Amino acid sequence: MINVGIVGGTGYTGVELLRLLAQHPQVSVKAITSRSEAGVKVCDMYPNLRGHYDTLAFSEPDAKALGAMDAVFFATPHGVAHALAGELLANGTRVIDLSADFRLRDADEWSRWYDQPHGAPELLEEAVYGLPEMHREKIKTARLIAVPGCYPTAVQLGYLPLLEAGLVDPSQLIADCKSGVTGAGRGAKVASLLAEASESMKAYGAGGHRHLPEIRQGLGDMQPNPVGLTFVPHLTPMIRGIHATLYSTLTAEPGDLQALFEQRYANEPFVDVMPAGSHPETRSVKGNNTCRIAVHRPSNGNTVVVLSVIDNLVKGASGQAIQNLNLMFGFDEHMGLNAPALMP
Ligand SMILES: NC(=O)C1=CN([C@@H]2O[C@H](COP(=O)(O)OP(=O)(O)OC[C@H]3O[C@@H](n4cnc5c(N)ncnc54)[C@H](OP(=O)(O)O)[C@@H]3O)[C@@H](O)[C@H]2O)C=CC1
Ligand SMILES: CC(=O)N[C@@H](CCC(=O)OP(=O)(O)O)C(=O)O
Repeated sequence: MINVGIVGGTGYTGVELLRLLAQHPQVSVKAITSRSEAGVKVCDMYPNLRGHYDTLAFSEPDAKALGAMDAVFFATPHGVAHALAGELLANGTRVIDLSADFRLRDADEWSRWYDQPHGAPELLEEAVYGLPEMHREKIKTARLIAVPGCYPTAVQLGYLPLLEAGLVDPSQLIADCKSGVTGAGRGAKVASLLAEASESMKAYGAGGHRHLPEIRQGLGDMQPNPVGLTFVPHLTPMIRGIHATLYSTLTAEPGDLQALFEQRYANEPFVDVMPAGSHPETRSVKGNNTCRIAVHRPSNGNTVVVLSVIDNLVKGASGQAIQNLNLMFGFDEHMGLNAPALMP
């Protein structure tokens, strides 16, 4: 049994960590922070957790208390983990950061996209990008994990088999992605209001979104050539879910694409390649850590279309964070992640 802490427990990813960890047989949540709700019991704020965390209460972030944990999750806005991660690591506490603080290897690039100086460039070298389907062995021995973003998870898993096999042109990739509104976090924003976000849909960040450099870096790690990616996210009227429609151009006769995807993911516990001709639905992964994928080659032409869906709060954040924890501590990779999706 290990003791863990969560910094940023009142946000959507924080409460999703609590929900999933309630079913984890090897984890006890001993500390959870919120500056605005300090003193409030977790189950008073989130009644779905009554009966699971009846005494746990939010407290102010305290490096000493967090440093007594075996692992700490950061479910906080960008920049917060920069300030605390070094001290925790020095205490022997492992850090799993759900924010973007350690995702980009280049501190200057991070500063440009996140409009602030990088607060811990000295830790970048040891940070491991927590996409198990790419970096499982490194994750097992890591002390500091950068959990991938929600869009980056769906996009990278969709392109991975094609790029690794060298079958498509990496300079001409197009990722057309849709997100539910919880992707924007729990903080009050006009764009997330019911009257703004429901019965309507819009693109945003078409000129450049923060996930672009992260996805480009990940796709670059899958093959040797420069990546040219057009990434356009959209806000859709659903609560959870990411749907990525991924286009690429074949450079060689690919053989059986369905078999390629099935073989690449045959041993991956959280990637489900659907039968040929399928169209995965976001609701089929709601509350669940699976990425469901389908591959199409319309009219047997030169374009491959991959459809990739995840729950932004699970495989796109908290579930993937727990998958990383399981690997780091030698637990079964499924622990805490066994419940099937809610459908409908
Ligand atoms: N929502 C999603 O689908 C995904 C989110 N992420 C990332 O995960 C992180 C958390 O996201 P989400 O749960 O949506 O965010 P929220 O905005 O919903 O929650 C943020 C949490 O962080 C706490 N917090 C804010 N500022 C600070 C601070 N300076 N120091 C300590 N705690 C702070 C808040 O509590 P309080 O202010 O009371 O302390 C709150 O509990 C973000 O970096 C986000 O980009 C990643 C993938 C997907
Ligand atoms: C719908 C929506 O607003 N989504 C957010 C996703 C951001 C997010 O989750 O940020 P990180 O993954 O980088 O931590 C956005 O586009 O900014």
